[in-house]
Amino acid sequence: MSAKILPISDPKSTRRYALKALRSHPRLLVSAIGMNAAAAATALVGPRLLGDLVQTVVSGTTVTHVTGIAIALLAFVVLEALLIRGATVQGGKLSQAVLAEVREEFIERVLAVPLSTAEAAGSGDLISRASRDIDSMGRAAQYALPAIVTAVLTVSLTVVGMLVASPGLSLVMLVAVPPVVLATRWYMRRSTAAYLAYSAAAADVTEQLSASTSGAATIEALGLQERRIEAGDASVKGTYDADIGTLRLRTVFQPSVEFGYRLPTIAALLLGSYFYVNGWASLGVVTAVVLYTQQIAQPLAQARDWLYTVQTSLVSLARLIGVAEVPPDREVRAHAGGEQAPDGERNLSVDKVTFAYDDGPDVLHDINLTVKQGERLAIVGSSGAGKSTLGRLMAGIHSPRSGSVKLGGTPLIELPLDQLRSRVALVSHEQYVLGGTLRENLELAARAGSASDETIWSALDAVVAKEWVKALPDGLDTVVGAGGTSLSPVQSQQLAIARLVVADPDVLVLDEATSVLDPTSARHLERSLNALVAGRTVIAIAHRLHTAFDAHRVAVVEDGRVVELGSHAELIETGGAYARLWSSWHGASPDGRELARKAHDADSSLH
Ligand SMILES: Nc1ncnc2c1ncn2[C@@H]1O[C@H](COP(=O)(O)OP(=O)(O)OP(=O)(O)O)[C@@H](O)[C@H]1O
Repeated sequence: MSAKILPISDPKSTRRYALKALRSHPRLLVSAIGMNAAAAATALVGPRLLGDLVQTVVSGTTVTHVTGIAIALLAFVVLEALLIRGATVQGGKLSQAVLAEVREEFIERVLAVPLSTAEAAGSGDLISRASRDIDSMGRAAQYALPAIVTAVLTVSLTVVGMLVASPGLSLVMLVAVPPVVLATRWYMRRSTAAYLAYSAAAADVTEQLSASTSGAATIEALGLQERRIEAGDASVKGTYDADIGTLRLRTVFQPSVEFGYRLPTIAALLLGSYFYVNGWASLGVVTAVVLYTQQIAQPLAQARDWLYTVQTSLVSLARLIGVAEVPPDREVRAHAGGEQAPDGERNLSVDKVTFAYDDGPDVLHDINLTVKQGERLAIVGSSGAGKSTLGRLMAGIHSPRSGSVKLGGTPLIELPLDQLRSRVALVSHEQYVLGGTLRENLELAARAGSASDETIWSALDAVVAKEWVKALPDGLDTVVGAGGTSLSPVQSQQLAIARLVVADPDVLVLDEATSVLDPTSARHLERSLNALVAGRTVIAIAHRLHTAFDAHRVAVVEDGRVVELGSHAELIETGGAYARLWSSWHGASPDGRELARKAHDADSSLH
């Protein structure tokens, strides 16, 4: 498995959830079960009438009597068909209502998953839950559940019908019990684990596919095709093995149950003839009982076939509701956010912070930093030093293993998520345009939940995007994202930056905001970014030289430690790690601002 799989709810909680969901629509539930029961009861009349027919034919009857029975049979068949139709409609409504709730709740649950967990889990597992598992639930709700309810009701009422016809002959039903019960118990004990293994294997295939698709360019550039194909083959083999495992279970279960529910017919014929010969039952009663044993065969066969769907759908439901069991990465406190530092400033302070990814070694060690409100801090260092990790901790995405990151005296992990996001924003190169109108995209993060046209236009103006938005035929109502007007990478970035201007956070953590763009586009975006950063606390993960030069202070990170902290000029003066980085970047000796100016020019000329 390539990624850490998200939690899966335990079978007991899953069953409790399923029952609660069904009970939350009492009217539909009662009418679906009621109509099914009425249909099953109506079906009991047919065998009795046929039994009577046989009886009267044997003991002599009239054409009128036979015609009367035939008309009554037809009437009951029509009534049964109408009741089955009603039960199907009510059952369909019930299943769709339950399914809609499960879907809505799943979306809420997914949106509540902490970003750090979602990233660690990978997209494959979530995609597979949102597609395969929802589909499987849909099939179960629409077809399997009604079939099983019908089977249970038909079998129960048929046994009642038999008892009424002949208590002695109804004993034949008992011969079905051992094979059906034993096979079902055997199957149920093994099937949940087998289907869970299959779902996990299928999620791994989705994960491998989505990793190969999203990383296609890198795979091609590094010639990794063979390795990706091998990884894909391994995950497909995993799914194949898991599926064969479930198939083995079915090939034992299905014939055993079939054998079980065929036995009562044979027993009814044997015992029935014995009863008839001894005068304990009439021919009509024996006929009715034999027909009853036949009548349960079809619903039981259907229930058996759908049981597999119910099993997989319970597994799917466990995976869907399990998403809510992701442990929170925050310790939200009700009072959080109301506090201010004694000086009234919203400084961002990092105090004795260590951090490790999962169970890995520490990648940040004893970090201490205070960024004053309105200050711009650049974090520099070699690749893998821990810059992005530190930035993500300062944005509240990861929680420190020990120590704290506080804004205005409040630990970030104590801020409710909506407050955290309205105060601290991470700007990365992965800026997402949601399917919807431009206005909806810009209002997404607004503190009040919505924003006036004036606010939106002034944000677009600030990020130099007003002109192209105005030129769109529908202006702010233009639909963008999947299926809508496509935007260039710069326009998407501008939109993301304007969204942040509307959101108005106190602190911005900028990570590679412009590094993936071509030089001209990057220069355009710089102007947009300038509008965003003005007056805010900014932590910039510096990938370009002048970012560091433009900052008030620079923190140099090496091997997960802040090894130097000071202004550009001070650090150049000190002649330490930063001065060496500076010099290696430019191949010149570090001599302060003049060099910085040249570096800035050199950087700009690259863009
Ligand atoms: N999601 C992750 N899971 C496990 N380890 C990680 C993860 N992300 C980063 N690391 C490790 O943490 C350390 C710091 O990585 P980080 O990305 O913070 O460095 P960086 O200085 O930002 O590097 P770069 O400039 O190349 O992005 C590295 O050893 C890296 O391998």
